[in-house]
Amino acid sequence: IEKIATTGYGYGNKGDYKPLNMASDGRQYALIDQTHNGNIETYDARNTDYNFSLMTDYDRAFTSPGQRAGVDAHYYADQVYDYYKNVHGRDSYDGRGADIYSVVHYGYNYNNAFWNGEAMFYGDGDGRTFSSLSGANDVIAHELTHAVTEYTAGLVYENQPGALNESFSDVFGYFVDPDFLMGEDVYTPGVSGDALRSMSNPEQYDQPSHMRDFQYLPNTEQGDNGGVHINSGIPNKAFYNTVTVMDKSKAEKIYYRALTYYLTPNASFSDAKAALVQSAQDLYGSADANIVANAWNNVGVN
Ligand SMILES: CCCCC[C@H](S)C(=O)N[C@@H](Cc1ccccc1)C(=O)N[C@@H](C)C(=O)O
Ligand SMILES: [Zn+2]
Repeated sequence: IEKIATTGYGYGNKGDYKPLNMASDGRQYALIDQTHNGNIETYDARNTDYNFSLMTDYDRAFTSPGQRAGVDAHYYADQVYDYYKNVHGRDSYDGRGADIYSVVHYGYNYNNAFWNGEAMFYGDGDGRTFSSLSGANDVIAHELTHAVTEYTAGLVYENQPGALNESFSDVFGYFVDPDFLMGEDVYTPGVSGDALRSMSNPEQYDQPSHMRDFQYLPNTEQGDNGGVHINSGIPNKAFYNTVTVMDKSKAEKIYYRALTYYLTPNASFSDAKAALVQSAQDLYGSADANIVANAWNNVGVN
């Protein structure tokens, strides 16, 4: 039976109303958004790490508590798809209309979200460190940007290239959710005003913002693959230094060009500076190239 594109709605993690693109086969409605070249599909892992079933309902109202994580993941995946298509002309993470898959209720009280090369996965959080991680669009933008990076620069997820990989995911998280905090909407639901990371003041959440404080950690899981979530504070601060001086729209074109055109898998922080300076020069000339150069000099990357 073919599925007919239709619309419905649901309540997100905060109980908020969200319109949704979905599909119906006459019996059920499914979180399959067929309004783009590829589909956006949302699955439920039912708190396992292996059993993923399409999120469906017998009507077009996805309003039960267990559907909230899927409503947000589905809605925000569409929002981030639109960001890349409308701002950068990129059709999905591969540039060729790949289907986008999200899986919610992954694991048990899982305090993380990730891209595994095939799909985005969101934990429910334990209710203390995180609430459901699909509840914040900067998380979805962070994870989908890992997919873009995989198909472009291919930055290796360890040491400096890995910290750049993490930073570019935070940077496009900023462009989708324009504030310098990461995860503020889902981090420590019992505490207001805090976040997982700050791009304007990385030290606030124990990240370095200068090369002098780069943390040489072992390239192991326990060492955060050489500190990719710690040392990302340095390129994140360089981004803050850039986007607070030049036009935001210039910065996002410069970062997209560097990621998709110049950066390579083993790029160092110094290579990233060169790629961004060159991208600024290509697109806007030497004044903006100098802004980028100064932004990285300020964090000790010369
Ligand atoms: C498999 C485990 C490692 C995967 C790490 C993923 S890519 C990741 O970086 N997840 C983000 C989630 C996020 C994104 C934006 C805002 C808040 C939270 C992340 O930063 N995870 C932290 C908790 C970490 O893994 O240290
Ligand atoms: Zn990440």
